[in-house]
Amino acid sequence: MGTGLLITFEGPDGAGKTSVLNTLFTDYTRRLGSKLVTTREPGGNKISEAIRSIIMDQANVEMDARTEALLFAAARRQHLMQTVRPALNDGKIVFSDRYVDSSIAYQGAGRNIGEQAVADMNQFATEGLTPDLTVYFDVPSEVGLARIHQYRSNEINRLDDEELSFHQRVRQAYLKLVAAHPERIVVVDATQSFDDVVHATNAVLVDRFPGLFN
Ligand SMILES: Nc1ncnc2c1ncn2[C@@H]1O[C@H](COP(=O)(O)OP(=O)(O)OP(=O)(O)O)[C@@H](O)[C@H]1O
Ligand SMILES: Cc1cn([C@H]2C[C@H](O)[C@@H](COP(=O)(O)O)O2)c(=O)[nH]c1=O
Repeated sequence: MGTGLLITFEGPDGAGKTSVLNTLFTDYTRRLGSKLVTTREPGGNKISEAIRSIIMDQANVEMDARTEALLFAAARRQHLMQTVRPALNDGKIVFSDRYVDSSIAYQGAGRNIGEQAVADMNQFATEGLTPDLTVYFDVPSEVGLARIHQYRSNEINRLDDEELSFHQRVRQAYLKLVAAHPERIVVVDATQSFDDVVHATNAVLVDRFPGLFN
């Protein structure tokens, strides 16, 4: 049984994580084949995707902030047990579009529940499984939201819909996480052109894991 690698991708809405991840996944799969797995939170399997639908549903305006945090943690737990851990135990490299840092930023700071309280709850959900590397795509909230409204207006979810100050608290919380975990989190300037962001992300991965992605 091998020990794989967990690499997470984080950032405010519209930072470009998913697009960059898809591009790199296609590229790296040519070299790594099925050793590389890509997944997302909340989601990645049937139960977690079902929880995702409840969380994202724009009709669920009455959802309490702690309920939301618990649902994200429940989806994460199922994702970890059914998707991430088995892959890591198989020695795979798992790219996850979001993980615990998202809950700390969005629920802890965005919803004002408290970053430490959310971190503690996720310690229970994950039993402390920490990514080997986190790539954080940094973009001012206004830029990320403008991209979503310009290019993805048919896919706006309940969280995208929040007011600007919510998204600004999210970004500030991410920047605090970067400062607190410089050994784990590497920042990519996501205001650059798409190709430059892909290039910069590739450089981070090649630098951190020599010989694996190049
Ligand atoms: N560097 C970039 N410059 C301009 N547009 C970009 C850039 N990166 C991504 N986009 C566009 O912005 C939109 C949002 O990108 P994407 O869905 O990848 O972001 P995301 O970080 O995954 O957002 P979310 O977390 O809200 O799903 C897409 O339409 C994408 O094509
Ligand atoms: C994991 C996680 C996610 N969120 C938020 C962040 C986004 O607004 C959505 C997910 O949408 P995406 O298009 O898949 O990025 O959910 C959150 O608030 N808390 C979390 O733990």
